[in-house]
Amino acid sequence: MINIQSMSKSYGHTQILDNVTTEFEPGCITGLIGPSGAGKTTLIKCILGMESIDNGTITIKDISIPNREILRSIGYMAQSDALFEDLTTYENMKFFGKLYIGKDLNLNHQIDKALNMVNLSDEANKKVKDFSGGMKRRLSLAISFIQDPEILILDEPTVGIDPKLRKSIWNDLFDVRDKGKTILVTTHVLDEADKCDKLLLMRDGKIISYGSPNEIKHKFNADTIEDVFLKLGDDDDA
Ligand SMILES: Nc1ncnc2c1ncn2[C@@H]1O[C@H](COP(=O)(O)OP(=O)(O)OP(=O)(O)O)[C@@H](O)[C@H]1O
Repeated sequence: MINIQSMSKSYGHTQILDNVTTEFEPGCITGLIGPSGAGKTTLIKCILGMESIDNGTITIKDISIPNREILRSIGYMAQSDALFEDLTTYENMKFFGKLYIGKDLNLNHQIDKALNMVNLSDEANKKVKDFSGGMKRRLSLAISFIQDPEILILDEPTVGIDPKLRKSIWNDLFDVRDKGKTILVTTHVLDEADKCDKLLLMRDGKIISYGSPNEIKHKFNADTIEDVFLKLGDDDDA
């Protein structure tokens, strides 16, 4: 679904991504994990075509990125919320829905479905400026679901979300995955990393390891992903 070959990216003279080659498959939740500054968000922005790349290729469904049509098949939740504070939940959803939803889907039905998923249906008429941080994250997540996209890219989606809702969001992600969607998620919550089907470990702009959580733990001789993460800080490449 998403294919990256020998891709590099610099900001000025600083190399941020170094010869990244990887693939993301449908029906799979891939977790991007690695220390702060490893290049996870930059990789996501390159996949979305928000940042240009210096070398290599990125294709989605065999189409080179950037491509405007392909963007419609991606639901994206950024690390910081980009919401209209003076509008209500419903009005925000309607604005983004009109941008992303094709004629084949019913806007109100999609809004109801997405708000229900993040437990915000009762807050549909509340203005975003009166929201807590967690509520804003949930609304951003609902917006990423709105057009029922083939690909979901979520940058730290559960920051500020309480454990009960976090569990329910992960169950929703499993459902979406089981419908054959491709999901990419960055997280620093390491028990969430264990819920992913595959993990892509990054450090200093390079891919250090790729595999299921158990394969990665085995490779690093670690009992938990947290141990893997700590070892990432001081081990040589595994
Ligand atoms: N627009 C930019 N201009 C210059 N440097 C940037 C820019 N965006 C990111 N960087 C640098 O690129 C590096 C990777 O940043 P990135 O946000 O991709 O890391 P990350 O792995 O997502 O980190 P975190 O886990 O903290 O979100 C960092 O050193 C950061 O300072």
